[in-house]
Amino acid sequence: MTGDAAATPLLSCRHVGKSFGALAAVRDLSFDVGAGEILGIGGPNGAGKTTLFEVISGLNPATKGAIVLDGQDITKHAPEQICHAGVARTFQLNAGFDSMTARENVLVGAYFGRNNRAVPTLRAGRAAHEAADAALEMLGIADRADKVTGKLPVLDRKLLMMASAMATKPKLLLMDEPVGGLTAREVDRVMDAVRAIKAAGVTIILIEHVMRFLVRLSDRIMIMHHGEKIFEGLPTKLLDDRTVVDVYLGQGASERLRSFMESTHG
Ligand SMILES: Nc1ncnc2c1ncn2[C@@H]1O[C@H](COP(=O)(O)OP(=O)(O)OP(=O)(O)O)[C@@H](O)[C@H]1O
Repeated sequence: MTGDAAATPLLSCRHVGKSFGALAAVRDLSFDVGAGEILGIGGPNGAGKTTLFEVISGLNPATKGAIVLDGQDITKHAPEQICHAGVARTFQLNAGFDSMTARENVLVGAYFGRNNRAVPTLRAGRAAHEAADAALEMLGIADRADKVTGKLPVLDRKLLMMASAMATKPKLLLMDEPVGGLTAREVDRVMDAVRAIKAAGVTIILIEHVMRFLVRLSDRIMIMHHGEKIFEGLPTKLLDDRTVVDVYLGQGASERLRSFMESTHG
């Protein structure tokens, strides 16, 4: 899907705000994400992007507004309820259990990500094992499944985080700076992974500073600044927006991005 969010959006945020004491990290933010869409979010450091993910995923609930997923108001739900409702997330820094194998990490997502579980009876059944194996396969790391997570290279750890999220079988995947610190070739590898996730029918919101990644993958882009939306629209319109160029991209980055867009969009 390109252009506007679908008539009935998968995710709808209305007047969402999040304050930490006197600091309004997210202010009166409204936007929709259509099923199957990739919404890219950019903006300067401290703009409130990660806080928005904290709020949607319930780790740090909104102080204002409403968040509706597939018709269900999840604004005040606990993180595990939101995960069970179909929202999964990856983090800026590697999250995972270092001493466990890659497969065991993904199995945690498959086991706990769908339903409430009683920890004392922890025993992953066949469905969880199948979901874990399918996620490892989808992210192209099945051959590293028995490696200890803490010893995996940075790219594999990022793919593993994505596999753990996918093992929860989400409707919506939130990805926070998935290519930070990667080489250009590794960025291409993650792009392929994101395309595979989209092709599987998962809706995606991704935060990223690497503009090539953001512009290539996103159906629509939202730029935040001081907790507010300063742009929402097609990637090709980004450079026409004076405020975006002035407060976020700067002249040099804009020119580089323009020549990159001209070479990829005709
Ligand atoms: N738990 C918290 N307590 C207090 N202030 C916080 C908390 N989390 C974030 N903030 C503040 O909220 C603002 C937005 O931070 P946030 O991490 O959401 O920005 P960001 O756009 O994700 O930045 P970056 O691109 O650097 O990751 C910042 O001023 C930050 O210091």
